[in-house]
Formats: sequence, structure tokens, C-alpha cells
Amino acid sequence: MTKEQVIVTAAQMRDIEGRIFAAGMPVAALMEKVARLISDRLQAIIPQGQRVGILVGPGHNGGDALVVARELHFRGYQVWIYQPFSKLKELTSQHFQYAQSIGITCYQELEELPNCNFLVDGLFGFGLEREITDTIASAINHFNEWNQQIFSIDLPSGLHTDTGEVLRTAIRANYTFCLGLWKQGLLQEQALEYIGKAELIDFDIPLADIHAVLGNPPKINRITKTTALATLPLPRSPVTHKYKSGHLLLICGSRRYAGGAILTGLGARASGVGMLSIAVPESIKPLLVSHLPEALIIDCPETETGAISHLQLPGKTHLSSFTVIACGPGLTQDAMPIVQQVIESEVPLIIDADALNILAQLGTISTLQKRQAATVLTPHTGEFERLFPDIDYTNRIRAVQTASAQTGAIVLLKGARTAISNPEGVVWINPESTPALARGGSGDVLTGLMGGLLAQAANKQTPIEDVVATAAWWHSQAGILAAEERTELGVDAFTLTQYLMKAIKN
Ligand SMILES: NC(=O)C1=CN([C@@H]2O[C@H](COP(=O)(O)OP(=O)(O)OC[C@H]3O[C@@H](n4cnc5c(N)ncnc54)[C@H](OP(=O)(O)O)[C@@H]3O)[C@@H](O)[C@H]2O)[C@@H](O)CC1
Ligand SMILES: Nc1ncnc2c1ncn2[C@@H]1O[C@H](COP(=O)(O)OP(=O)(O)O)[C@@H](O)[C@H]1O
Ligand SMILES: [K+]
Repeated sequence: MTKEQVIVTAAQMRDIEGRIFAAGMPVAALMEKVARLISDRLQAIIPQGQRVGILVGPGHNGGDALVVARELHFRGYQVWIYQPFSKLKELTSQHFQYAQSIGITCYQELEELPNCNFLVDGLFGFGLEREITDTIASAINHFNEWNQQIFSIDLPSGLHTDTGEVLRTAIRANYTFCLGLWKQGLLQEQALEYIGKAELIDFDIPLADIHAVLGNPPKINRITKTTALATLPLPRSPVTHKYKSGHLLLICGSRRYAGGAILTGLGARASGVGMLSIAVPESIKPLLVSHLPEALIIDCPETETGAISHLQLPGKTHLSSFTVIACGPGLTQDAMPIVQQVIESEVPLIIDADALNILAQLGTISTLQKRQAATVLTPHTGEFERLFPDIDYTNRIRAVQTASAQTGAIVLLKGARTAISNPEGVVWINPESTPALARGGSGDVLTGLMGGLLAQAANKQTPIEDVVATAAWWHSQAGILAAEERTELGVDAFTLTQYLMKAIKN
């Protein structure tokens, strides 16, 4: 486990910090160490001699900011301090006194502030639990209107550390230097517009303290490159053969939504799965064959509306012949019988898109409780709402945990920060993605890719949620790479499939 993988709440961070202090580390020494690391990063980014405004709060976040102010002052920057509070914590108060004594100008009134080129935000860190008061709220709004780059210490002041909720108003940072361990709120979607570029400042928290507070392994994790690559089916065994590398059945598409089937198939192709079968309505078989010549296309009888009416598997094939089934993209609501049939099978199953809406109609919890084999649900928020009308998804981490516990399925909630949970509450969050993926069809690509990875992992010990997390990571990395080369406007779902291989080759 690496520290990049760990996610904490404010209470957990306080417990970890408490253990470090109880073990003998002086509070002031830790503040000194952390703030020196922050000022080193700032000096690497801000050109020498620039004018830097430092915003100081009443707690230890303000203390960090004051140490940063002192360091930048001695390194030749033109520093001023804004500190509008009447009462400071003791250590913060000492640093404030010292900063004044060395000649750094300190202001209490917003109107008096001179201009500057950069701002460092040390108003509040993980100690902020209640709404920001009038004076501070208007100061924050004022700073957000300046054009200077803002660097937030630990998290943008005004965000709730756990939920990422804006407590009335919050600093809109360009950079966030998260201290020690990633705070949960920085991975919540409502916080994303405030964080800017986030990086972790590692200040050597002992692993033993992390495990003592969070458990070993911790329950809530960030997906990292290391965790994702560990789960990819690479290198392949030199003696594998096609039937040993998984047989995935995709059930997707309709006359109206033929493209969804192609995109799902192309996602699956990129996974490296040994055998790929795709069940589609008979009228779109030729189209699928022309796009995916390596796949076995199973043509099924179709309804008047062009949806699959029932599954017609060739020869001696049964649903149990497949390692994994992925079902949903482009099916339309008319494909209910086939969705019922696969849910009743004992094959590991991914349910996506139209199949999720059909599942909601069938009754999410009662239907899934009957399943014996593994199930993965991949809703976006709209689908999630239909599946789980009683679950509040503002805290997405808690939402996926609840949904997974209620159904026994692995639940992946799509979005800018996709969250995945297993029924025991083990959570993975995908910390990096791109809004370039917010386009029709990109979810279909994910379903195919995930199906192919799950089929290849079938006989391994890897937990299913780890494979699901790897698929989400890979999909986002492809989007990020494509957006870098083609801009955020250039990542249509077909193009995305072309970047899947490049993303892991890098
Ligand atoms: N963990 C670590 O290992 C390390 C932690 N470090 C740093 O410590 C930070 C946490 O410090 P912290 O606990 O002192 O809290 P912080 O975020 O500064 O703010 C709380 C203060 O604000 C006040 N206050 C609250 N709400 C308010 C409101 N609405 N309006 C006005 N005031 C309000 C509240 O006062 P009170 O509630 O008593 O009124 C309290 O004084 C952390 O983010 C990191 O930067 C590093 O130095 C070393 C390593
Ligand atoms: N703002 C965003 N930032 C990052 N990723 C996003 C964003 N919006 C959507 N995505 C991703 O794009 C995909 C969209 O999937 P989905 O909504 O199912 O689309 P479709 O059904 O059209 O294929 C998901 O993987 C989701 O996580
Ligand atoms: K802050």
C-alpha cells in the first residue's frame, strides 16, 4: 500500500495526528516540517521576488501559512499577511507575533490589502466544520474575484473535509497541497471546481499509525497507477490459449442504437479477452461483423421495434459457456425478457445502461438478492436514482457502499470521480479523469473493457472490485491521453477506443 492510495476523513486524520503527537513528535516540529515542504513547492513554482499574499486563519492551517510566510520572506519574496481573526490558537499566535517582528506587514482589513501576484490560502484546513461567517465569507468571495493564482494549504478553505460540501463559500484554488494523506472531500464531485491541480505533500506519517486508525488494508482507497497495473492481465502466460483468456458475451444494441454495440465491442477488444461473442438483433449483424471481424456475432430474433426479443445461442452453447456476460448498452426498454434471463443465469454479470433501467422496473433489490454469481452495476447518477430512489448520492462514497450492501452487487457510480464499492464497504475511487469523457457512448466503451478484464480475471484470486476499478482507471487514462493530444473536445467514444492501448503502453 502506498500513501497515494489512502483516503481519510477529518476525524481519522485527527486520530492519526494524535498518535504521532502522543508518540513524542512535538506539534511545532511537525508544523515546521510540513510548512517547509509547502514553501519548497511554492518556491519551485513562484518566480523569485514576486509579491505573495498569505491568508491566515485561527487554527493550525493558519500556523502552516505563517511558517510559509516566514520562509518566503527570508527567501526574498515580498510577503504580506491578511489575518482578520481576533483569537488565534497558541502556536499560530506565536508564529503571527514572530512574523510581525521580522517586518512582514500584517493586515486585518480587506480594504487595506495591497495587490500581489500570488495568494496562499491558510484560512481553514480540516478543522472547519461549520459555515463560514459574514466577514470571512466576503473576504473569500473577494479573493476569488482577483486574478491571482491561489495555492490552498491542505484543502481550499470553505470545503468540508469529508463531503467536499461548500460551507457557504470557498476559495477557488489553482493548486491544492493536500497534507500527509488525501482528504475524502477532495474526491467528491462538488469540490472539484474549487481544487485546481491537487498534489499530496508527504510528510512521513508512519504506516503503523495509518493502519492503526484505518485498518489494514484500509477500506476506502484511491485507484493509483500502481494498483491498476497490478490487476491488468499482463504479462500473459506464455502457454495461455484463447479459451484460457476468458470468453465474454456482450448482449447489446438494437436497430435504433447499433453504435452502442460497436463501441462496447471495441472496448472489449482492447481488453485482450481470449474470446468475444456479441449477441445483437439479427438486422444489425452485418454491421457488427464489419467492425469486429474477430468477434463471434450471434444474431437474435428481434421485436418490431428492433430490440432483441430473445436470445438464440448457436449449437450446444449455453449461457454457462461464457465466463462473463455484459448486458445493456443500446438494448432499449423492449429487451426486458433477455435481461430477466441473464439475471437468472449463474454467470458473472455486468448490468449497464438500458439493462439497469429494466432492472429498476423489475425491482432492484428483490431481483438481485436471488442471484448466486457476481453482479456488477455501472449506473450514472440518473440510472442510480432510478435503481435506488431511497439513497442520497450527494456523498457518493456512502451511496455506493449502501447500494452495494443492499444488493450484494459491486456498484460503480459513474461520474467525474467514479466510485466503486463491494458489499463489505470496500471502496475504490478513481481520482483522475477528464470532462472530455462526458459524451454519449463513452460508458459503453467502459462496459466492454470491464467485461473483457473480468473474463480474463475469472480464474484468478483478484477481487472483482479491483478489476472493476482497474477498468475505470484505464478508461479515464485513455480519455486523459486523448484529450492531451486532441483537446477536451476531441474525445468522441470511438476515438476513445483508439487510445485504450496507447494509455497502458505509456
Ligand atoms: N494533521 C496533521 O498531521 C497536520 C496538520 N496541520 C495543519 O493543521 C490543520 C488543522 O488545524 P486545526 O485543527 O487547528 O484547524 P483549522 O483547519 O486550522 O481551522 C480550525 C480553526 O478555525 C476555527 N473555525 C472553525 N470554523 C470556523 C468558522 N466557520 N468561522 C471562523 N472560525 C472557524 C476554529 O476555531 P473554533 O472552532 O475553536 O472557534 C479553529 O481555530 C490542517 O488542515 C493542517 O493545515 C499541520 O500543521 C501539521 C500536520
Ligand atoms: N465530467 C466528467 N469527468 C470525467 N469523466 C466523466 C465526466 N462525465 C462523464 N464521465 C465518464 O464518462 C462515462 C459516461 O458514461 P455514460 O453516462 O454511461 O455514457 P453512455 O451511456 O452515453 O455511454 C463514464 O465512465 C463517466 O465516468
Ligand atoms: K486552506
